[in-house]
Amino acid sequence: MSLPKQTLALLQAARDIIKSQTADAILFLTETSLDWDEVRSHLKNCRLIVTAVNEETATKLRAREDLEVIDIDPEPVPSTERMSLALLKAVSLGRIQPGAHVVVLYNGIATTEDRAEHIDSLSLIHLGEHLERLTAQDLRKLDTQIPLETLKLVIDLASEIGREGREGKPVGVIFVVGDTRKVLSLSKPINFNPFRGYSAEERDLRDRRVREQIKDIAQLDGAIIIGRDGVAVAACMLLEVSTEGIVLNKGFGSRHAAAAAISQKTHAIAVCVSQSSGTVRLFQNGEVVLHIEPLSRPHIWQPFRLETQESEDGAED
Ligand SMILES: Nc1ncnc2c1ncn2[C@@H]1O[C@H](COP(=O)(O)OP(=O)(O)OP(=O)(O)O)[C@@H](O)[C@H]1O
Repeated sequence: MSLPKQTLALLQAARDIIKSQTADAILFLTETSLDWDEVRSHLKNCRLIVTAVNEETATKLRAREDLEVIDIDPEPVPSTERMSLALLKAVSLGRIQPGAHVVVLYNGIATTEDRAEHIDSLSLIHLGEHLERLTAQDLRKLDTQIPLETLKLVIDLASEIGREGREGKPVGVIFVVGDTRKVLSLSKPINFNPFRGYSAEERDLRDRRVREQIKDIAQLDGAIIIGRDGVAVAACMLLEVSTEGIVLNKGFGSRHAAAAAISQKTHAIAVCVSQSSGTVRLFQNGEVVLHIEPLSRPHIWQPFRLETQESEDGAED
């Protein structure tokens, strides 16, 4: 018997949770080499997803057919963040559903890279709630005058656009939120403004019907400008900002560069939906501050493979 006593106790608890049908899968975040035959013998018939940032461990794990391995970037982040990254990656790969319940086994005490510790914690994650909370937490960290409610509305709308597209086609768009006067002074219309002539109430993103209309407008060329109060101001706007000095990873084109640049030249936050991947990125001060994957985009495997290839080349953020 090579597994530590506490690991055995946690495996048993995980198995009981799965048996009671409270969870769909078990996710291991581990850096120590576990005896996987023994782990498996305690968790017969359970779906085991494993993630490891250490390449040597990951290679060994991949050799086993009874484990699903999720690769995450080898960044030294706290275990709770690593858990979120792994869950997001598993969802974006279509391995688990956004509404799934997952038992996560991990080491909850921060360890140094050279001293990996055994699993000591178990969390039961209700993914839907967890993903919601993640975005809200990240947004609260942003130092901005734009109300959280407005940002949340725009991000939810952007995520829906990234996920659903329109009439079967993927849609990309930039929302520029806040500092409207300055943003308008740095843009020019490339078409009629579809919001012109409508009252503030009829352009308010809090209204679901307005959000649905914006999904149509998002198909038109140019950026959509939203006030800090959540009222749409203009669409079909060309952002005329120099992208000089903007450093973006390879693979980003003019849309992302314009979003980064407007967020650098103004106090606005730019929310950019990528047409090719459906990914939503928030730019502030010229940099990506939040990254949201299109969690249940139909046929997600197709764009994701492209992104993976890019990231293997060091192209993605
Ligand atoms: N300065 C700008 N202002 C507003 N919209 C812009 C601007 N530059 C590009 N766009 C939009 O981006 C589109 C081109 O996107 P491009 O493929 O070059 O960018 P990208 O960053 O790779 O984004 P995606 O992932 O969506 O393809 C244009 O058709 C236009 O709608």
